[in-house]
Amino acid sequence: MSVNFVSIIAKPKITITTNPFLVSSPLLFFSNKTKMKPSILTAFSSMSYDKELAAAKKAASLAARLCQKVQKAILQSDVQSKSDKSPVTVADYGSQALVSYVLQRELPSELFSLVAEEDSEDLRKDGAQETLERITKLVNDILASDGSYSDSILSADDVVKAIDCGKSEGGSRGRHWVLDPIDGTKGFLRGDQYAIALALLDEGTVVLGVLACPNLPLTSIAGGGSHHSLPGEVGCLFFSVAGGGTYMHSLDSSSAVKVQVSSIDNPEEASFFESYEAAHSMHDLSSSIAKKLGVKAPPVRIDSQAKYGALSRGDGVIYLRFPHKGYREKIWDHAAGYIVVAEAGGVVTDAAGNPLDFSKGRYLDLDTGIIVTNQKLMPSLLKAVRESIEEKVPSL
Ligand SMILES: Nc1ncnc2c1ncn2[C@@H]1O[C@H](COP(=O)(O)O)[C@@H](OP(=O)(O)O)[C@H]1O
Ligand SMILES: [Mg+2]
Ligand SMILES: [Mg+2]
Ligand SMILES: [Mg+2]
Repeated sequence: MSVNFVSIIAKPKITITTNPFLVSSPLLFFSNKTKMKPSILTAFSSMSYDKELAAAKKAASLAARLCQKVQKAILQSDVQSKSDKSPVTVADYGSQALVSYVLQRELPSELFSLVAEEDSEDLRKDGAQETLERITKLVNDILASDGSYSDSILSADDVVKAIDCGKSEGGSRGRHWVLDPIDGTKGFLRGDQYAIALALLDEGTVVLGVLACPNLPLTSIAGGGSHHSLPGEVGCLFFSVAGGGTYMHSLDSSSAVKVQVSSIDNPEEASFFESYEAAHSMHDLSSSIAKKLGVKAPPVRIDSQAKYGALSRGDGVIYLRFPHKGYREKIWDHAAGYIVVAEAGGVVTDAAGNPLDFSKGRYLDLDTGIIVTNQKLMPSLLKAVRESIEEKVPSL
């Protein structure tokens, strides 16, 4: 595709600068030819979310393809990411439009409710028309490359409508899809990790999750980090259905493997994940917790819910997230990652050990932070967290 980067749009205002792909932040991956092996199909066919899982995988895969295309274009340009507090790019919008559209096409009989991060407000402002056209073209190009829905080409208005389907408030009744079209937009802009995170809430419980991580190596990143220097193939899709375990396959292949969290019970052998961005999580607090536990390895800092995916297959055994005071976590930043880890045998709680409650609307009501590990390490992790919070951050 020809690359005419132009717009870096930062929320709440869209600014046309030198890069057309930057509208303001993101995460995603794909593979449309992805089909599960017969044995896996059999394993899942007894469950009641078969259709939903197939639709979610298709949607996330196509969205990942869109993001890969945009990220490649961004990296080929001279444009550097703007350090904006809340970046959003054409890929965030394109991914959200694509997932929303694909889910509705694949599941036409369902009442559709989507809780998603982005909305079209900035795209409807004066001066944003070119950006909206670019997003519309991206979405149509990806659909055309997949060969799906050749009967329909989306107009800019269709794209806006698909994006704005994501305004649902969620809640404890009925079914709601939960989408982060690009989680880790800052990582996406740096060329590092990002994810397309799609989950299904049923009566307030997360019952299905798909996590597409286009830049995550297929092999362990233990002790590594996310950088391009890592050898080997990248691009992972994790998926889970409640009660069915967690599986992973390459974005380019159909061969899924079951994954499990690490069984390490000696903290000295454990390694931990945290946000790359110090603004998203208190690195000093996590360092104090790790020290108290006896963790020897340095933190593995990567962006996005790729942390949950990596932990679900045992690349590391602890994930610590302590936002600075006043920040409210959103459900789309954790729903897919949560079920991917939980179905792989891990435990996800707030800093006080309470389970996460996804039934309260768009936000998670939390005590202080989010901690993730295996069942054996959780009691000592909780103790270290409690002590470190008391000692180091008396104001929390
Ligand atoms: N001050 C803050 N504290 C904690 N999280 C924040 C934050 N500002 C933004 N975030 C969230 O952190 C997410 C990225 O997480 P991570 O640091 O693990 O990569 C962002 O998702 P988006 O990139 O989807 O906007 C955003 O929702
Ligand atoms: Mg964002
Ligand atoms: Mg996010
Ligand atoms: Mg996002």
